[in-house]
Amino acid sequence: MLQVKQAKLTLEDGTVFEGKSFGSEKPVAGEVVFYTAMTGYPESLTDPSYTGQILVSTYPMIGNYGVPFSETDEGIHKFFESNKLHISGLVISDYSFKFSHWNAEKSLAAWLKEFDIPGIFDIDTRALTKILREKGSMLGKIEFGNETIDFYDPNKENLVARASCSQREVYGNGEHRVVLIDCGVKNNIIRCLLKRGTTVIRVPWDYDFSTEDYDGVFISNGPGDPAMCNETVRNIKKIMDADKPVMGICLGNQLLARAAGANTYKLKYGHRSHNQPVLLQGTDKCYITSQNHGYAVATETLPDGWEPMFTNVNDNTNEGIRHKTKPFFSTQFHPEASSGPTDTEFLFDDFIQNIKNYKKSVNA
Ligand SMILES: NC(=O)CC[C@H](N)C(=O)O
Repeated sequence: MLQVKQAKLTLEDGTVFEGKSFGSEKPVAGEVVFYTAMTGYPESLTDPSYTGQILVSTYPMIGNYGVPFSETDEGIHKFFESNKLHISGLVISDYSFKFSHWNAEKSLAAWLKEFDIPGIFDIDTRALTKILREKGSMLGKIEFGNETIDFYDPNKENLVARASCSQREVYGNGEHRVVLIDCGVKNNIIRCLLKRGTTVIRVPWDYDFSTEDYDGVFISNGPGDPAMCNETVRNIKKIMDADKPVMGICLGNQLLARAAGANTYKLKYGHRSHNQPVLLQGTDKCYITSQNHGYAVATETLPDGWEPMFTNVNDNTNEGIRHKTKPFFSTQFHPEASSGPTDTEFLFDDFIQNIKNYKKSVNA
């Protein structure tokens, strides 16, 4: 019989869940959030936007398809969204000690241990999620034995500075030069840009890119409160007088909105799943999207010249914005998905088309 150590999850409101450990036995504290996707834990765990968060999976069986081997293409991991695990801890119901998949190299437990991340299973994740839905995301901690630690609020820190790259790096050799502001970018954004004939100039979150030679700007996803990224907002503002195309995703949507002069706010428990319906403004087209965010743009604060582009059909929150005359747009959801539905990947084509139009206009 396999021996597993006891572990416990304590929420800020005093609720305690007793479970069993399957990862590292390091106590951690962070913000407890839940996600309802049925697949995609290798992608989610490596998504830098989860920095500082203890992730609860509502899908009960986790670990059954293991963890992919590490293979790169053009310097980018093929199966992961970044080079490491970003979550602070993982909370699940059933852990599959047996795993099987064509590209599985190791178990989820071994992977968590490798990156010193705790995992706790045998938790009633339905009961836990109900608490988080009713009271909102809250702080929590995972502890082992008698050792105790304090609660910690990651949203009071600039997590983007932790998740961003430390220096400028160039990928690909395509005809369209795109500055990618890396606030904790997911690899599939880079993959989606590279397969559309771009040279991607990836720069740190606070890098002044106004002197770069570029045709368009891409603002990535990233962790934490968008109000913490004033340097990025300042740099985006600087280039908004020009007509070079801009696209943003998730944190990128929030930062573009803040650069435009709008506000952002914290949602009660956020959207983290693969089945979020969004309506394209001015149409009756609804797309099913992949999402991972805890903050949103306050639509009513969008200044003149801007309009909402997408709206969440479940709760009417903002899911994207666009400028009425300039080629600037962004989405709160993830058109690059990975994992999740790829229905909105066409938005990358729209961005490239905006770049082509811009180039034609300056060469005319
Ligand atoms: N995936 C993201 O870019 C998340 C953006 C932001 N950190 C939020 O939670 O809302």
